[in-house]
Amino acid sequence: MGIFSFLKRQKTQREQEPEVSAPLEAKLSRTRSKFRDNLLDFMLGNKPINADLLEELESQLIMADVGIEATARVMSVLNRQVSRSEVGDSTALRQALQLELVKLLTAVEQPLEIPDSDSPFVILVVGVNGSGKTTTIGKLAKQLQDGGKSVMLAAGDTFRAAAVEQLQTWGERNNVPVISQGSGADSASVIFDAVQSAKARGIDVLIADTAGRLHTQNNLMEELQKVKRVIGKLDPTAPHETLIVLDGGTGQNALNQARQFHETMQLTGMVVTKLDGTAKGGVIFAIAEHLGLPIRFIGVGEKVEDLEVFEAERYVNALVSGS
Ligand SMILES: Nc1nc2c(ncn2[C@@H]2O[C@H](COP(=O)(O)OP(=O)(O)OP(=O)(O)O)[C@@H](O)[C@H]2O)c(=O)[nH]1
Repeated sequence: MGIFSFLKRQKTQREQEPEVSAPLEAKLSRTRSKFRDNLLDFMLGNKPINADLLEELESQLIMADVGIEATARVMSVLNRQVSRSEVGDSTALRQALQLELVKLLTAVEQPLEIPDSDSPFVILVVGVNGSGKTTTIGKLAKQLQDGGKSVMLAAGDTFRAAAVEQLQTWGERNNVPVISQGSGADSASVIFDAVQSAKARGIDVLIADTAGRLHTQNNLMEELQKVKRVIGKLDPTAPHETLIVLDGGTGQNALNQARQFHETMQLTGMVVTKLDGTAKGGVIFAIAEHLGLPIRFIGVGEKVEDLEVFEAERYVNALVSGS
């Protein structure tokens, strides 16, 4: 069983216990209310479907940050179903909508698989400052450790002294080794050291933090490319995952950031954080439509367990289902 299938199972078991943290519906309450109050309530009560209703649905999807293209894709399917009389009233339309939203996200639902191997699985974590990178690294490391993997961290955000300290403090508290050379060091050199050390110590997973800001955007992209090249010298198959952390609360900006990083770094996965504190969780649909990159996890709070393996159906249900 893959590590994240294991984590999913652990989570299901936790959910059956009474004192568990709030369900996803509650954590996504802001986005949920945007979807439900604005988007779905007008469809309640078996209203007949007419052009006005479809138009209203379309503009509500856009207002819920689903994005123009993803909205267009969903609406074209719904319009077709209505014109073929496959969907007859607003209740059926609501169900059809839910199904289309799930389809959109299922395309990017692909949990991170970490194979058993002799050499460390290297996860390079990128993203702008404040997106939740360090917090996500901490949560991920702890979950992996709880799942039986040995983990090491590389403090590659050498541009910001506080980032190195934050990672070190976290590592000490959680018994996870952190490789660092202090602030101002060469990020690629720190991460190179860390990969060597992880290999030597037989570590299963190395998670490398990187800078989210340098003097210029070009500098940042050049540094990140250098980091990638240097890792490849020690293991041509590494990094095995280049993961971008995006702050879901920044809506459309998150999408633009992902595009920029993807161009230079050929991302292999995404984490969308802070979906608990925002009404813009609909942006996940736009991200899925535009980038087509796997969403590995979502961040829905500050606790370790608030990093969840992304599941399309669960996410959509949390936004639209129930009374
Ligand atoms: N509510 C909520 N807060 C989060 C989540 N993820 C991160 N945060 C908070 O967001 C803030 C920024 O997170 P960091 O992990 O420090 O962000 P970073 O990208 O590493 O940014 P720097 O540390 O500035 O490089 C912190 O206060 C975190 O606790 C989340 O999923 N939900």
